[in-house]
Amino acid sequence: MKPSAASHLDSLAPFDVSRETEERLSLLESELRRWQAIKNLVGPGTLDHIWDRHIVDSLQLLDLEPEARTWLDLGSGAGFPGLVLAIAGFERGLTVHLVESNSRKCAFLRNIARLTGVRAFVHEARLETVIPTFVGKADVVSARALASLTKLIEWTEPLLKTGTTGLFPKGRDVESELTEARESWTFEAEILPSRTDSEARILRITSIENLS
Ligand SMILES: C[S@@+](CC[C@H](N)C(=O)[O-])C[C@H]1O[C@@H](n2cnc3c(N)ncnc32)[C@H](O)[C@@H]1O
Repeated sequence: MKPSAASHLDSLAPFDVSRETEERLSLLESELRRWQAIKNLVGPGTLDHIWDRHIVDSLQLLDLEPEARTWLDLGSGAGFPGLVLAIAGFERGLTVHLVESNSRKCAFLRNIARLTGVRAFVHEARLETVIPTFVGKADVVSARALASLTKLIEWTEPLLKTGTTGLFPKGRDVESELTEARESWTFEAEILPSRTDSEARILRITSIENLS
């Protein structure tokens, strides 16, 4: 089922997006539908809800870090949240680096980056090899649906310890994930509401230090 034009404009209404940004996001949607038929990039069950489940869910992160200029998104998949942020943040000067190990997903990401002309750079690699090259360079690191908070902090520790802010969309188990992570580190954690899912949360992690 293809949602009507009105429904995606309704989804975007709470956000201050320009006509150009809306057109680029619509291009992402239509290309995702086209590629999905042959490349299976996202869970098929989410296709009827691309705007809320993927695009707006990603877009909401942008205003949480309005000063960010360099953003690193890990395990970007079909571009959520990284590619949406590159599109929506383009006019405010944002550059987004997308790290993804799956080559067909990287081909899709490069295709959209080229078609939209935004500053989205695709790193076809395992994130473990890319993270060290961003120490001191990324304002924000994000990852959606990639791993537990403990694993995310383990991977991104060199960034979080040098001033990068971690922004991690999480589900209803956020408190138990925090409890587990606090066994290994001390850190500041803000638990922010999600605008697309009343049970989801967005974690903002800063000021991390090892416990031992
Ligand atoms: C569950 S998907 C989530 C995709 C996207 N972030 C989203 O929320 O729709 C996880 C993605 O991370 C990628 N991935 C998993 N481990 C990775 C690693 N070590 N380095 C780079 N990418 C990885 C997978 O290929 C997959 O596309």
